[in-house]
Parts: sequence; structure tokens; C-alpha cells
Amino acid sequence: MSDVLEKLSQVLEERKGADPDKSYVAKLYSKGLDSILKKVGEEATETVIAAKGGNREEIVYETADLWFHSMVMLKHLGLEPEQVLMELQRRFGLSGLEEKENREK
Ligand SMILES: N=c1c2ncn([C@@H]3O[C@H](COP(=O)(O)OP(=O)(O)OP(=O)(O)O)[C@@H](O)[C@H]3O)c2ncn1[C@@H]1O[C@H](COP(=O)(O)O)[C@@H](O)[C@H]1O
Repeated sequence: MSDVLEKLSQVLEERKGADPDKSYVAKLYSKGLDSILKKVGEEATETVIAAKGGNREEIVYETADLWFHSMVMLKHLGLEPEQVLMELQRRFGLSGLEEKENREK
């Protein structure tokens, strides 16, 4: 896994025991799944708006927000970001069109 994602994943794990008044991530965990999902939804919408707007810096910034909040969601649910990367790894060399055709058979 990318070094940054791995380090972030470790920090997100450590934040499970942190003080919500001192950590944004601990605060999100303490607010619960619905609040985390609300942030994921907001960041997804902001990413779409940025992409439509075409400002490259904004697109990168909003996508980072979306990835970050998606990682918080996975961790909150006891899943590892590594599992998503492994799924992408599994799909290597598998055409999306072929996969769809097999699924629809
Ligand atoms: N990568 C991030 C990261 N990306 C975005 N954010 C926060 O996510 C929030 C994004 O929400 P919005 O843009 O909607 O801004 P907002 O209005 O302030 O947010 P809300 O009040 O609506 O929640 C902001 O508060 C950002 O600071 C992040 N907060 C933390 N991290 C990483 O997580 C680590 C742990 O953070 P703490 O738990 O705060 O120590 C940090 O060291 C970083 O590596």
C-alpha cells in the first residue's frame, strides 16, 4: 500500500482511543456511523461539483477529502483500507466490460 495511506491508516487506528475534543477523527468516531456517512456523502458531492467546475487543484483537494472520510468510514466499521486496495489489486487485468458481462449472465 502507498506509504501515505498506510501511515494514515495507522493514525486512524490510533485515534480509536483518542479524546474527541483533541482529534477530528476521534470526534467523528464518537458521533457514529450516520455522521460519518453524512461527511462521505458531502465530500462525494463536493468532488462531483469540483470535477464539473474543472479547477484541477480543487478536484485533488476534494478527492482527498472523499478518500480520507471513506477511510474513516471503513475503520469505523472494522474494515481496513488495505482490503479495498487488495480488491483493486484482484481486479488487475480483468476488463470492466468482461466482468460486467459475466455478472449479467
Ligand atoms: N487527512 C485528514 C483530513 N482531511 C480532511 N480533514 C478534516 O475534515 C474536515 C472536512 O470537513 P469540511 O471540509 O466539510 O469542513 P468543516 O466544515 O470544518 O467540517 P465539519 O465541521 O462539517 O465536520 C475538516 O475539518 C478537515 O480538517 C482531515 N482531518 C484529518 N486528516 C488526517 O487525520 C489525521 C488525524 O487527525 P486528528 O484526528 O484531527 O488528529 C491528521 O494528522 C491527518 O493526517
